[in-house]
Amino acid sequence: MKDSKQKKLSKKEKKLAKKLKKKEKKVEKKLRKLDASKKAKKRKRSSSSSSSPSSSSSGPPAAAPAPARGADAGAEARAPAVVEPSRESVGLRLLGDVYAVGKPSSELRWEYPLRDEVRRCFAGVLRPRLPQGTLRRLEELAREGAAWHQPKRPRTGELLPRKTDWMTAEGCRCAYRYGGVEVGPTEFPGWMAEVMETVMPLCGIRGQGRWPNCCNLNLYEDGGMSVGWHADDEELFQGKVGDCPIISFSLGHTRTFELQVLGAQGDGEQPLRIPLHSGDVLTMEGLVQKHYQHRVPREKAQGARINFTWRWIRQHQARCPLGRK
Ligand SMILES: O=C(O)CCC(=O)C(=O)O
Ligand SMILES: [Fe+2]
Repeated sequence: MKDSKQKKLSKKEKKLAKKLKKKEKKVEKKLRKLDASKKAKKRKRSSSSSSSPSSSSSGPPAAAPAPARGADAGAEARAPAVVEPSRESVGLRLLGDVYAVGKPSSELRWEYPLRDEVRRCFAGVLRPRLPQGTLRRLEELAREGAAWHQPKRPRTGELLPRKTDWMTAEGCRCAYRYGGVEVGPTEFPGWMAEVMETVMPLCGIRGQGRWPNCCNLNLYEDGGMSVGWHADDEELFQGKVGDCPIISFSLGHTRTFELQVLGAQGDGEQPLRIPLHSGDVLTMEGLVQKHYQHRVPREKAQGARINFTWRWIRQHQARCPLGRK
């Protein structure tokens, strides 16, 4: 008798909790909308009362040491405010948070120089200070082991200003097509596992079954080599329609990685600048490929830099055996 009463009560409680959660979500959504429109109005007012661009303090915190302008600051005033469903509502967990679970706070710390909750766009950086010997070994493996080549733009015959290789996990034959260039796949070589074993646990990704299934490699032989503004928004990764985690790892000479919100070009808005040193890990998470662009510009750098950009292929091409399954 007592048992069945309790059961009834807990059923009721569950129902009530569900209702409350639903209401909470509705209120949260309304608040986010209100906040976005308030911000937009405020910026409109401040930009019309002052001729110099405001150095807004409401943007995301800067990545040390370069000061970063808020990537979401100002953008709402220019473009209609974009409000994506919240991180909580879609269940997006940041890799830096997953990594930190169960770790003492004295451990390595992920920083998130881009936290654009409104657009659900995040960029994280971890500087794990790997031993010099490890860095040298991984750099040598990639330098010697990748099939570096410099693709040409088919329309102009112009060489891309970097060397590259495109690797996919066993069984995948997807090519990487961007800007009219097509790079055929090389299967992950044995040494790739060594690099991933070093980097993936730092992103909270344990077990090979969870590893990314492709990697774009870039070799910038000196500061004259670069990659221009772009988003990794190819169909393969489905980054325009859903959360798309991308993990990048740098080896060799320090270069600057820049991020800016789409539509910010040409209006004097400074991009977010993140220096990437040898051994640094950078992530782009959520909808960054939908709302932002990134680049590694030319700069006065002497030495070479190698970059690994890991992603998950979500939609295999028809030519790929995994796409026909
Ligand atoms: O070199 C980098 O850090 C960026 C590379 C990149 O954006 C890409 O491969 O899509
Ligand atoms: Fe990219």
